[in-house]
This record gives sequence, structure tokens and C-alpha cells, in this order.
Amino acid sequence: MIDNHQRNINYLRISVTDRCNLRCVYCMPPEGVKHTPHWEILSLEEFGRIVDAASDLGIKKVRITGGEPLIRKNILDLFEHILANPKIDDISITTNGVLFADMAKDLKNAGLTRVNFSLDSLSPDNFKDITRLGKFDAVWKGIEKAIELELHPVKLNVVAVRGVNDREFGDFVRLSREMPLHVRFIELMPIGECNPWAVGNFISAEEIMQQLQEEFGTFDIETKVTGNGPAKYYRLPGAKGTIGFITAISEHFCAKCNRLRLTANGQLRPCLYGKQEIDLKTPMRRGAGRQELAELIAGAIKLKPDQHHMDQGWTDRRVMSQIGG
Ligand SMILES: Nc1nc2c(ncn2[C@@H]2O[C@H](COP(=O)(O)OP(=O)(O)OP(=O)(O)O)[C@@H](O)[C@H]2O)c(=O)[nH]1
Ligand SMILES: C[S@@+](CC[C@H](N)C(=O)[O-])C[C@H]1O[C@@H](n2cnc3c(N)ncnc32)[C@H](O)[C@@H]1O
Ligand code: SF4
Ligand code: SF4
Repeated sequence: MIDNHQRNINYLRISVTDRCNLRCVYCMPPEGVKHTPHWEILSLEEFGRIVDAASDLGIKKVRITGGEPLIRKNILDLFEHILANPKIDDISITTNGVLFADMAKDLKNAGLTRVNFSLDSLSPDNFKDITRLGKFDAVWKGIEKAIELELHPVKLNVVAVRGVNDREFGDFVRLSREMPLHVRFIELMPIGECNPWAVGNFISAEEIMQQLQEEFGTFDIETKVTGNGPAKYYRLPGAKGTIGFITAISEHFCAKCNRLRLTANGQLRPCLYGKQEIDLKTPMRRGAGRQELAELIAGAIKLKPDQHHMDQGWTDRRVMSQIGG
């Protein structure tokens, strides 16, 4: 469906849980998120009903995210439900990868087309410091499994944080040269947990690219990496993979926005950075059918702002894991 700013909204991101088995320093406090009562979180069947209603409005791409989507019990059922909807042609996941290796084959059989892993460091010690709980080897096994199962393009999300992983950017480029991996450097957003220190630790994509060009020379622009997101990609001559940048702060990509977000407790967010939410859970639990849900979703699309206003600070009660990144 076309929104009020002439953008085609065809991508739904679903946070299937706000909980996580890691505690990345920029995303969650050490104790995790506040416990949400079970009944407040949508069931997998309810997520499936919303996907079906959204598909009637032209949603064709669905990304399952969180929190950590793979800790949600029976998550394969949701993939199978979406796979059965012929209007959806891309079912992807964003995961920290800890549980991915053992679930990969089943996920692929249930309809997963491709996967984005969050991996902020290639050093096991640094990775542990950033995630507070993560074991690098488990994630790496997952990444290798995704390549083996040809879940291409396999992407790595690297949130760039000054003093934390800025000495490793070159290592990620070397990785993209040797392996068919698409490394995306993400500008740190002042959302949720990291809000107070995000400004001081921010590194712009431009600064990262300058640093990389000094070491590696010129990169070629790459336009063929499949994706629904805002990343811009580059490739070193002869490299098997690419690098990319998600410039949410320095050069926002709102003019090309194509997405809606559904929170774990059934609220549709027209914008990542807007406070506005449309409640789908209450009407659904009162008996709203597919058409009524589609009308509510259409209303949310009409409310999409022309761009975000991150410069005005983050006063939202929500954190990134509830919104789904
Ligand atoms: N500001 C802003 N940032 C976004 C938006 N969508 C994604 N991002 C950022 O990009 C990061 C990576 O997103 P992913 O979940 O990997 O998905 P994607 O890049 O849309 O996926 P592809 O389909 O593979 O292109 C997120 O964690 C956010 O930090 C958005 O709509 N607005
Ligand atoms: C919230 S996580 C959810 C999915 C999964 N747990 C994972 O980490 O991939 C989705 C993405 O959001 C990114 N993210 C979280 N907080 C962020 C922030 N403050 N700024 C930029 N990206 C952030 C993470 O790095 C991750 O790539
Ligand atoms: S970024 Fe993902 S893995 Fe890290 S704490 Fe947030 S939800 Fe968990
Ligand atoms: S910040 Fe809001 S308007 Fe901009 S791309 Fe993201 S969701 Fe769309």
C-alpha cells in the first residue's frame, strides 16, 4: 500500500519476543528487560493472523526479530504459517545466532529464506564483553551453517561503537574478502539502554569508510545484494562478500521507508523512532476478523511520518528489543 508520502509499504518487521539470551551493552541492561506477563505477548497464531491481514494490503516481506526470536518456543510454527501465505515472498530473520546452528535446517524447511546475524566483534573476548553473555564460537557455528545451507545473502550486523569495536573494522573487511558474507556497519542509535552514552560513542559511516579506504583503497559500489532494508553496499575488487552501511543518523533513509513494525505485545508502530502505536491486540482479542485488522493496518500506514526525529531525543518507554531493531 502507498502511504501519504508516496512510499510503497511492503515490509513488516515483527518482534516476536522482547526477551533475549544476551545483554548487548547498547541494547539491554544487565538484568534484561522488565518481565511482561505472558498474556500480554501475542501468541504465534495471533502474529500469523496479522501477517495474513497485512498481506492483503501489499505486505510481501516479513522479518522475524526481537529480542531474540529463536528463544521463542515453537517459533517454527510461525514460519510455517507465513510460508503457507502465497502473497509473502521473503521470510527473513535477524538473530544473535547463539541458537541458530541447531535450528537452521528446520528453519529453512519452514520457509526461512535468509538470515542477518548480529556480530559486533570477531574477538571472542571482546564479543563476550559487548554481549555480556555471548559465546563467539556458537554464533560462528551458526554463520557457517547458514552459508552451508545457502541462506544467501548471509549478513552480519555490526553496530559501530567508539572504543568498543572500532579497531576491528578492518578485520571485518578482510572477512568479507575471504567469505561470502555481507558485513553492515550500523550507526549507533540513541535508543533505549544506550541513550545516555550513544552520542559520545557514535561513529559515522563516513568516518568508518575513510578509515577503511586508507587501509584498503577504493571500494566498488555494489547494487546486487538482496534486501529490503536501507543498507548501501560496497565490495573490494575480487571479494566474495561485501561491506555496507546503515546510516540511520548521519544520512537517514526515511524517503525510501518501506516498513511497519509490530511489537511483541501487538502494537503496530508506523515508525521505529515515533512514539505512535496502533493497538491490534485488543481488537483482535475482541474478535476482529481479517478485514477489520487490515483496516487498522491501513490506518497505521497512513500515519507514517515523512522522517524520524532522532535529534529531538528518545523519550519513549520502549527499548530496541521491544520494537525489533
Ligand atoms: N532508523 C532506522 N533504522 C533501521 C530501520 N530498519 C532497520 N534499521 C537498522 O538496521 C539494522 C539492521 O536491520 P536488520 O534487522 O538486519 O534488517 P534490514 O537491514 O532491514 O534487512 P535486509 O532486508 O537484509 O536489508 C536494525 O537493527 C536497525 O538498527 C528503520 O526503519 N529505521
Ligand atoms: C534488537 S536486535 C533483535 C534481533 C537479535 N536479537 C539480534 O541481535 O540480531 C536487532 C538489531 O538491532 C541492533 N541494535 C540494537 N540496539 C541498537 C542501537 N541502539 N543502535 C543501532 N542498532 C541497534 C542490533 O545490533 C541488531 O542488529
Ligand atoms: S541486540 Fe539483539 S542480541 Fe543483543 S541484547 Fe539486543 S536483542 Fe539481544
Ligand atoms: S526512522 Fe521511521 S520513517 Fe525513517 S526509515 Fe525508519 S521507520 Fe521509516
